[in-house]
Amino acid sequence: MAFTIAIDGPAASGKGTIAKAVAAHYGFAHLDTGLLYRAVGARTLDGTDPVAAAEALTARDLEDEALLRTPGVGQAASRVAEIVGVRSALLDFQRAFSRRAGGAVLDGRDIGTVICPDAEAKLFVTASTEIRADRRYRELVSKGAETTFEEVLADVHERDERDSSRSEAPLKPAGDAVLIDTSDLGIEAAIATAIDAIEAARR
Ligand SMILES: Nc1ncnc2c1ncn2[C@@H]1O[C@H](COP(=O)(O)OP(=O)(O)OP(=O)(O)O)[C@@H](O)[C@H]1O
Ligand SMILES: Nc1ccn([C@@H]2O[C@H](COP(=O)(O)O)[C@@H](O)[C@H]2O)c(=O)n1
Repeated sequence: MAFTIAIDGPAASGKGTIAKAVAAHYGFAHLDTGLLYRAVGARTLDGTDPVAAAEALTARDLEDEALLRTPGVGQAASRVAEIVGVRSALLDFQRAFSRRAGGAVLDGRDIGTVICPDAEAKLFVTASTEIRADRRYRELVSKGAETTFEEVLADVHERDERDSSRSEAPLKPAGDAVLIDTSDLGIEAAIATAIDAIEAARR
């Protein structure tokens, strides 16, 4: 039977880490929906029209994760994500994924509110802006990026502002989502808290 877990939250809150672990725990498929917007954003960097890029998106566009995870592409993703035509071009794929018979975990910004409003379990993962920026800064430096904490903080802050204030599918918790603040939780504790919340929803 299909069981859908929707995980939303701001940039670098740890939702992807939790989503991956939860999917492995239950043997469900996982979709990082941010990667779709990043792939569209990356394609627009050469001047390609965002809606045309979203309509033509294929699995190959998702392959170069090193490029897609850069802050520049993250900003481009957040800009194309404001466009209604981009969001509607990506909607059917995400909904079809969420209905996989074996169960599915999707993480993003509008999964619990727009993509899967009937998801069996909904989580909204957050942490303070400084902690999120610090985690992302350490991640980028560990991959060899040359950046500063201040740059990463500004990037996270700008994306959060744009994602929360757009008129179409803004970042916000679904009314029935369980809020998980990971500011004072390590990765294992955050995953265990998420699984406890999902178990409660399964009962
Ligand atoms: N609870 C935690 N404690 C410490 N570090 C964490 C925690 N959760 C995630 N991290 C680390 O923080 C960074 C961001 O986590 P992750 O990629 O899961 O966030 P995200 O919300 O999916 O980000 P994005 O929206 O940008 O895709 C990663 O380096 C991850 O290993
Ligand atoms: N469901 C979603 C997922 C993502 N976005 C936009 O994409 C940007 C990048 O997402 P990450 O999860 O990889 O950080 C993000 O800043 C959003 O603008 C979205 O709108 N909806």
